Amino acid sequence: RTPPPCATFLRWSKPLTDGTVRFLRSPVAPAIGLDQRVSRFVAPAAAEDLLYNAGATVGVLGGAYALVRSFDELTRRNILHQGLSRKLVHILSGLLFLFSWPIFSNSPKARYFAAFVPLVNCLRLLANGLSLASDEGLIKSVTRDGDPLELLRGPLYYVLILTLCALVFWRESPIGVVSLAMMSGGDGVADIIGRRYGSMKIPYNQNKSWAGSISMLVFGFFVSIGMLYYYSVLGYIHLDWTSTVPRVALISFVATIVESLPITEVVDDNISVPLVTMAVAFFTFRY
Ligand SMILES: C/C(=C\COP(=O)(O)O)CCC[C@H](C)CCC[C@H](C)CCCC(C)C
Ligand SMILES: Nc1ccn([C@@H]2O[C@H](COP(=O)(O)OP(=O)(O)O)[C@@H](O)[C@H]2O)c(=O)n1
Repeated sequence: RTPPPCATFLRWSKPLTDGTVRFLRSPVAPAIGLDQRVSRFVAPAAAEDLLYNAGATVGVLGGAYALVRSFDELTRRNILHQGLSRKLVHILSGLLFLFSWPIFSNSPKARYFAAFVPLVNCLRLLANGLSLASDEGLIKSVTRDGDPLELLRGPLYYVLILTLCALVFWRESPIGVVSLAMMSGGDGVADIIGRRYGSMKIPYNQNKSWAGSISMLVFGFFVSIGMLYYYSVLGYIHLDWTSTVPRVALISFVATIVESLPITEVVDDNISVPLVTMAVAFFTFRY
């Protein structure tokens, strides 16, 4: 009645990939001694992986909801100005989402569970932006002046980019990591610093300032390096730092230039900054 040793190992090893599960259920497995008793344990391992990732999704969804509610409360109590609150949500949402990716399992399907979080928030933004729902906390903490329609622009593009990076790049590529670091960390800080200290405007764009752009460049660079180091230490990304640092510097510089351009009326920063970062990162990292 005791499972064969390999089944025990299989049951408790890292969640099995679909390929492993298919192989163990194929006619080949019994032929090499992996008898049907193993399949009884293989199924739970796959089911465990599903349950594990579903739990991680619920946890990150809860974190997203708590983040927005917390800043809504801080705004309601006049502890934070609405504009600053929104920008802090902008900065923290993307960085904490990036930070949460290693929570999910090593299964090839894990990225879909992670992408489900920004997707749910995309639906939340659509429902509230189209006035099909009315989450005052969400509207107050994510818009500039409480207009629900604003949810359908910057915030919606933002969560769509989060979804795209999770699905397309995930943990194994520096492209998604740097793109989200520049969109959330870099662009978010540019607004905060620029509004407060941006008296010296950029010659070709009177709505943007040297202080805002320089802060985006510096903060975006260091957040990108920090996030790449986080993923490198966890073993997801292997980088040669002597070439990575100048590459990230170039990517940050180009993203900052694009963010400073007077094109906000044509394309939102939450689209232009990450897409340009993805393109430059693709060519510089040759992924
Ligand atoms: C305020 C936001 C964007 C506005 O951009 P801009 O117009 O100022 O340029 C961000 C909107 C965030 C969204 C409502 C919530 C996203 C949560 C995220 C998908 C998951 C976070 C998980 C983590 C564990 C908190
Ligand atoms: N490079 C930058 C970016 C923003 N800012 C300041 O931040 C405000 C909002 O910037 P933005 O239009 O990029 O705001 P979002 O679209 O990121 O919400 C600008 O009107 C400027 O006052 C800046 O001074 N320099």
